[in-house]
Amino acid sequence: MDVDTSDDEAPSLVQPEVNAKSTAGHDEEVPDLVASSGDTASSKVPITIVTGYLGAGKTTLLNYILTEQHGKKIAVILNEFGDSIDIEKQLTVSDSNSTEASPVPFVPLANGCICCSVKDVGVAAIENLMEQRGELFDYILLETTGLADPGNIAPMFWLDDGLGSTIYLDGIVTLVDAKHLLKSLDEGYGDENKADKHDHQGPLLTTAHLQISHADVITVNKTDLVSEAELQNVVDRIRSINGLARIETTTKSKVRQLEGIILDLHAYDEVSDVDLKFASKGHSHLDPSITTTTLSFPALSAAQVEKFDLFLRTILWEETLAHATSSQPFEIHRLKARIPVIDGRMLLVQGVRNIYETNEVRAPVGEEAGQAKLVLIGKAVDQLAMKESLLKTLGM
Ligand SMILES: Nc1nc2c(ncn2[C@@H]2O[C@H](COP(=O)(O)OP(=O)(O)OP(=O)(O)O)[C@@H](O)[C@H]2O)c(=O)[nH]1
Repeated sequence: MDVDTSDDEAPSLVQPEVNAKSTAGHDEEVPDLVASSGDTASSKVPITIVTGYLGAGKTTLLNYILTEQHGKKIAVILNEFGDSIDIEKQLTVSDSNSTEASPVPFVPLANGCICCSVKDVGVAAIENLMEQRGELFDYILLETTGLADPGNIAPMFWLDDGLGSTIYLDGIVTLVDAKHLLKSLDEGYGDENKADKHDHQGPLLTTAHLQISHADVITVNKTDLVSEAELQNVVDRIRSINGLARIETTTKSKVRQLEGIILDLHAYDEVSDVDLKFASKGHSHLDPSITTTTLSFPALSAAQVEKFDLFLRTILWEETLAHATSSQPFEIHRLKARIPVIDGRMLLVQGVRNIYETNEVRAPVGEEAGQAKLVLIGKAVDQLAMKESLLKTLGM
């Protein structure tokens, strides 16, 4: 990750707090699983990334959020191309403590995409914003360009170093256009869709795939433009790609509620049993490129905990399967797990691409260890081969 904070003064308003170890890449030390409470520092400012294909309704959603009463003072970062910046500068926020609408602290990031060329500029802008923080804001919304890949952006805010000590990633909200989504997913690298290219994508993956596979909430917008049957097809396709995300349907990006639906999701510091159970209900191949795969297995012994970590390192860093009789190339975009250990611990694992974080909590007293669940969202994940590799690595 290329977040470099070495030349900047450390923001003085917040206390860094390390809850867990984030790990990435091949060259770093083998991580220990770290004991922690898993709670998020209250002094950190949450950031919600709003992503979605061109014209899906991101700005409409931002305007909706900023005009609703939510008791928050929200700073907006816009990562837009071209002249739309001037229009979007007009955004204002109504602070529920005041009858006057006040200007939103605003950081434009023009002429590039935060996930690619302007990454360092983006980080610097956000650091500046944090230095001005004071009483100005207590929440950040980052609207990305329609072509951004959230898998590249999320780690900037999620890791425990640099920005991660002042900000925490609350969640990724992806808007999709109900009318055009299926076409966008099926276009791949078609000639008429040249703008949809990102150097770091593999074949057959569109930006729409990446924005859905990394999302915590997917808002299917523009429902007024489709029939109920068409809407259901869109929802089913999204669900088959990302079985972890919550799906909302909206017109004019008007969500039924902000709290817990768009804002304050805590998607990266909580791993809810309910969400994992939901993801395990379906494993379909409605989408040829990306699927959600859930593996269930017995609670681990203390000795198997390190082996489980080895399994994660192998699939995320080496992108291979140890001990599997058949293995095709695969890539994992998002990972969540709840792993009971028979000594009473519970491991909560979060992953985005090759970065993952393990928090350890105590299971509630008297609760049985139960089954472990690992949910993987990615390309060409072979459920049987993955499970074979996992069980053999664990010695089960
Ligand atoms: N019919 C219909 N139009 C909508 C809806 N939501 C937004 N729009 C319109 O769609 C257009 C694009 O909406 P924006 O909010 O600007 O979309 P965006 O994702 O920010 O677009 P980019 O910044 O270009 O990526 C605008 O003209 C909106 O008024 C909806 O639910 N139904």
